[in-house]
Amino acid sequence: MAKPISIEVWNPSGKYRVVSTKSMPGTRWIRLLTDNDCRLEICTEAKTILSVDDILVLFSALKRAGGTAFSNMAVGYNNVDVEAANRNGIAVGNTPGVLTETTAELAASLTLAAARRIVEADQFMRAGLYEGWLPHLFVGNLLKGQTVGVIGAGRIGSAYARMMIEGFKMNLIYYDLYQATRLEKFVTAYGQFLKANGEQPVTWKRAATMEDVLREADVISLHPVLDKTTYHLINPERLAIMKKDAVLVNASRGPVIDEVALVEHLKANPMFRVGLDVFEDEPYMKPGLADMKNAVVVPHIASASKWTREGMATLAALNVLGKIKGYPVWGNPNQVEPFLKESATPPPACPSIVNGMPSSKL
Ligand SMILES: NC(=O)c1ccc[n+]([C@@H]2O[C@H](COP(=O)([O-])OP(=O)(O)OC[C@H]3O[C@@H](n4cnc5c(N)ncnc54)[C@H](O)[C@@H]3O)[C@@H](O)[C@H]2O)c1
Ligand SMILES: O=C(O)[C@H](O)CO
Repeated sequence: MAKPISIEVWNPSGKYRVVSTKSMPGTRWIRLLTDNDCRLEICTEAKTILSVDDILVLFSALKRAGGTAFSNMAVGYNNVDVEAANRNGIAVGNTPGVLTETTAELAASLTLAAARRIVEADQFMRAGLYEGWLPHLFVGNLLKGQTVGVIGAGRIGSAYARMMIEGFKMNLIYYDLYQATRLEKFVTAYGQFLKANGEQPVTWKRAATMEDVLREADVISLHPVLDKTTYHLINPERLAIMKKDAVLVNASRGPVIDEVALVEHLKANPMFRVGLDVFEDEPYMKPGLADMKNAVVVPHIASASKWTREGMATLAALNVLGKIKGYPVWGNPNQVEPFLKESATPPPACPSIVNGMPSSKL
C-alpha cells in the first residue's frame, strides 16, 4: 500500500477544496483562500516536484472530483500539457509579472559573476591561495560599452536588457519573434540622454536572425519560453559562432541549451563563460559541468526573493479562487500589481489563465 502523504489542513469545514502540492511562502495566499470558504490542504512532504506526467494524472483526478482549476506557481508552464487540461475542462493559471525584475536581477548577477569571475575568485580566497595583488589575477571582461544580446525580449528579457544598458551603458542587439517597441524606445531615449551629457550614446538593433545576436554580442542572455522552437536553441553550431570570450547566461529553461555541447564548448574555450540558473535535467547537471571553472551555477533561484515568492503564491491562489468564484480572467497579465497590494481586497478576477477558458465552461 502506498505511504499516506502528510498534509496540513486549514479551515477544515470550508466548502471548496483547494490542494497545494507544496508549502508556499507567506500567509496572505492562505488567508485569501480560507476567508473565501475554501478548505485548504497543503502537502507538507519535503519533496513533491510534479513531472509533466504527474500533472496529467492530476488533471484526470481533478476532473473526476469535479475540479476546475490548476495553477502553476511560476510564469513558465512548459511543464503543463495545456491540451490535456482543455480536454479535462481545467483552467491553467500561471504567475506572470510579479517575478520579472527579480528574475532579471538574477540574470544580471550571473552576468557579472561570470564576466568578473566572482565565484572562482571567492573559492581561491577561501582556499587561502591569495598572496597579494597581481596584475594578472582573475582578469575578466569589462561590460561598459560592450554589446548585450538578448534572445527572447519579453517581460524578463526586456527588464534584463534595461538593467544592462542603464547600469553598464551596453549596446543592445536582440532577437524575438515580435518587435520590443517599448525597449527600443527606452534605449533611444537613454542614448539621447547620454549624448546630451557628452557621453557615448547607447544603441539598439533588432536582429533578423538569432545567429546575428550570437556573432555580435559580448554577453548573451536567454529569456524565451521553452517550446519546440527554443529546445536546444543553443547547440554546437551556434556555440561555434559565438565570440571565444563571450558570456552566456540562462535563466529561462534548461533545455534551451544543449548542455552536453555546452560542457564541450567550455572545455575547449576557457575564456568563454556561462552563468546558469536552469539545467537540462534538473535537478542534475550534465557530466563535467560541475568541474568547469568557467561556469557559474545556481539552483533555479531566479525568482527567489521573499516579496516575489509571496506574490507568486498569492497569484497562484487567486487564479484558483477566481475560477471557484466564476470571476473573469484579468485583462492584462503584464499588470498584476492590483492583486499584490497586501492591505487591499484583490480585484474580482483570475490574474492569469493561459488557456482562457470561460468560467461557464468549467
Ligand atoms: N529561472 C527562473 O526561475 C525563471 C523565472 C521566471 C521565468 N522563467 C522563464 O522565463 C521565461 C520567460 O518569461 P517572461 O515572463 O519574460 O515571458 P514572456 O512571454 O514575456 O517572454 C518570452 C519571450 O520569448 C519570445 N519567444 C518565443 N519563442 C521564441 C523564439 N523561438 N525565439 C526568440 N524568442 C522567442 C516571445 O515572443 C516573448 O517575447 C518563462 O517562460 C520561464 O520559462 C524562469
Ligand atoms: O517559470 C518560473 O516562474 C520559474 O521557473 C520559477 O520562478
